[in-house]
Amino acid sequence: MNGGNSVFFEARELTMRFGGLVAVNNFSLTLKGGELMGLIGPNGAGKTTVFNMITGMLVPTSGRIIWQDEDITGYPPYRITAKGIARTFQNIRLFNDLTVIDNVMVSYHHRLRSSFWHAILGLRKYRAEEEQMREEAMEILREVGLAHLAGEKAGALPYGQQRRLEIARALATSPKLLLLDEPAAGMNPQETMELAQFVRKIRDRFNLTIFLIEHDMKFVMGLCERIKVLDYGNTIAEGTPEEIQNNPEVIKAYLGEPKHAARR
Ligand SMILES: Nc1ncnc2c1ncn2[C@@H]1O[C@H](COP(=O)(O)OP(=O)(O)OP(=O)(O)O)[C@@H](O)[C@H]1O
Repeated sequence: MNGGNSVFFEARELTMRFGGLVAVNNFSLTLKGGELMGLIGPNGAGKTTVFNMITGMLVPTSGRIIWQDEDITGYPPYRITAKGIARTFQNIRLFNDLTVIDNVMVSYHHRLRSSFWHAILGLRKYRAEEEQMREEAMEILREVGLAHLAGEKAGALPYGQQRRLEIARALATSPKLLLLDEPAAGMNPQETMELAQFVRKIRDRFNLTIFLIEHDMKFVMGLCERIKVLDYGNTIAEGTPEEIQNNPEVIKAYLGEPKHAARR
């Protein structure tokens, strides 16, 4: 997929300070095309801050982010989305009063070539573009198993399906790298198991590289090929699920010390 020495994704020594707090310290990560990578760590370890830096919501205090051989550090979020990096959020962010399909179509608005006036006047060109987008949105909904709910209000969907819809919206931006922030949060064991299958399926179907944050250890260990562990902003381990589960530093961070236990 990646020829020669080209960089698919690389975070080089990212540090994020908030005043006196070092939320993330020297975070480095290399991703290969098609990989499924996990990021874990106790509450407040800096996981979401890593996502916020990668997606341009925060500009790192130091360090670089390289995406397909381009230095994208400091790019605004919309530019990073346009480059092919999409994300979902820890808290679901849907337009509850819009239909399922309209929630997906919102992701396409930046692609509309027709002008505002075309839209107002309902000109044919605009209608044709909109029709095409609707068809594409429907295709994505079919892929994620929500096509039969296209006309329902997003807010009326059960929780697990709202999470799927969030992922569908991210897919509508045609990403190559998808970041999922706690996709299994709030799900029951059955939904979580289905989500793991679903994440694998979309990775293959859309040729994605996936980087995800998750607290559900069973989910992460069963799904991810490699895992990185943060604690107080520092990377304490990286490896396969088996290596991580047997790593003494990780066991200490999660279970060992009372100061950590209090943070969970
Ligand atoms: N915008 C901000 N301003 C100041 N401090 C922040 C900001 N964002 C995060 N922090 C702090 O940085 C640290 C890391 O937070 P972050 O949300 O990245 O952790 P996390 O690992 O995602 O935690 P959780 O698992 O609870 O979501 C925390 O101490 C948090 O309070």
